[in-house]
Amino acid sequence: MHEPHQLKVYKFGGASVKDAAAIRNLCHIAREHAAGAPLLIVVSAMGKTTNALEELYHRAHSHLDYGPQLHSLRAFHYAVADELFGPTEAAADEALRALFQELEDQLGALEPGDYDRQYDQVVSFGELLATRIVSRALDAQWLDCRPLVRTDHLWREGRLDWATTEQNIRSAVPPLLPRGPVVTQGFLGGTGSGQTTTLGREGSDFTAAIFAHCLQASSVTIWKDVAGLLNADPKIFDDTVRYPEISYQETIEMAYYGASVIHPKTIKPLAVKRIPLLVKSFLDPTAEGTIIHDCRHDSLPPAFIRKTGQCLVSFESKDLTFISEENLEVIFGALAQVRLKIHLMQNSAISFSVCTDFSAYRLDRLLDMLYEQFTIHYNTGLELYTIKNYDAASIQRLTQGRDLLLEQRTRQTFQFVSRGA
Ligand SMILES: Nc1ncnc2c1ncn2[C@@H]1O[C@H](COP(=O)(O)OP(=O)(O)O)[C@@H](O)[C@H]1O
Ligand SMILES: N[C@@H](CC(=O)OP(=O)(O)O)C(=O)O
Repeated sequence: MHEPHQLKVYKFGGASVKDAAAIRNLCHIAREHAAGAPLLIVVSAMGKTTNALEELYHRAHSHLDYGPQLHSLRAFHYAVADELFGPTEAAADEALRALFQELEDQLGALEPGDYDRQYDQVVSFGELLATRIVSRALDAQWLDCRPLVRTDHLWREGRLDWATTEQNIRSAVPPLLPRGPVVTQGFLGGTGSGQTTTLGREGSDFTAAIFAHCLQASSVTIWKDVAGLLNADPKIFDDTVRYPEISYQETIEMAYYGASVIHPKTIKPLAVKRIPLLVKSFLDPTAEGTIIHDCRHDSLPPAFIRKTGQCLVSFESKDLTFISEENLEVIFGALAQVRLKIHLMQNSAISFSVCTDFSAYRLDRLLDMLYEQFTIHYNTGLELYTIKNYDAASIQRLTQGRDLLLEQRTRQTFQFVSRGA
């Protein structure tokens, strides 16, 4: 039997399984690059399937016609299966057929309200479908992660029960590994009563870290469409540079501030077990990429991060009383209750401002809870920029010509909120 510490965990996200050619490339990488080590592969939904499922769910829940959306989701998955296995084999694929039947049944049986719980039951099909197709293409074992990755009932953002998850994974996975690669779903979990949960959008990186942590893997590789971890998103910024190596600490901060290449929860489970995280390009798998591990840096080039869709909310006391700890307790309590996360905050004598993601629904609930106690103003359509390891030139480069609504700096980090371009 293989020693568990030789285990490699690979994570393939939406872009790396977006069509049949991408899945063939995944199979090639799994065969060539794992070098015979036991391999656990975590797979996300194909391409933009999660967005499509969100729309489908929203329509079904709102009693709108969702037939065309369901049809195109089915057609897309079957077209990929046709191309990989041939039309006859794809049409006869029991697992795919059963999943689409189950999805159709779920959509037909939606109940009013209970939005977040039912969201998880529907949106989770993206990963279930993708892993069925990938495991078949790779002739690998398909593993349902939901009975293993135990969460609470916080729908759409399930919180992990680490002790139970570790116990489950450690008993279920090692016996499978000697038989060949195992393919499982990212992003999904399950409650003790067997209901499906999701771990938060883009949470598949976190799933890879959960399995690696529980099994003391030798490394995790997340295969992306970029050359590694760069100092900025190349889709937004010019002249990006790749970090050949970077510490867990630097990476966790970049992810926290919004570098969408890695889900922020991914780093801690790996850091505590000193498991290196490799970010590599599925387009150029032999290229070096980035290794994230325990290391020190004398200096790093500034990293630029942009978060769009932000909203700045300011609370003012109505009677000129100072913003006190008691007031803050009320504001924080309400933000937590409506599940708005603070990305930046600042206070003055009688006013307190927070920058959060914009959600009309959550903001309305927040206003309802607090309008009697505070005068509340808000701006939407904003962007939050962060420069880590900034210098004067990088601040100049980013702030020039922008209308700054709020700015803040610490020794290492410069942040500002500005109106969207
Ligand atoms: N600092 C960064 N370094 C590299 N890529 C980044 C960075 N910040 C954002 N990105 C973006 O992350 C994308 C890859 O992440 P993502 O689309 O979530 O992959 P997947 O869906 O395969 O998990 C890249 O195409 C790039 O546009
Ligand atoms: N499919 C989920 C989970 C995920 O992590 O996806 P990706 O690895 O493609 O970012 C989402 O889109 O949110």
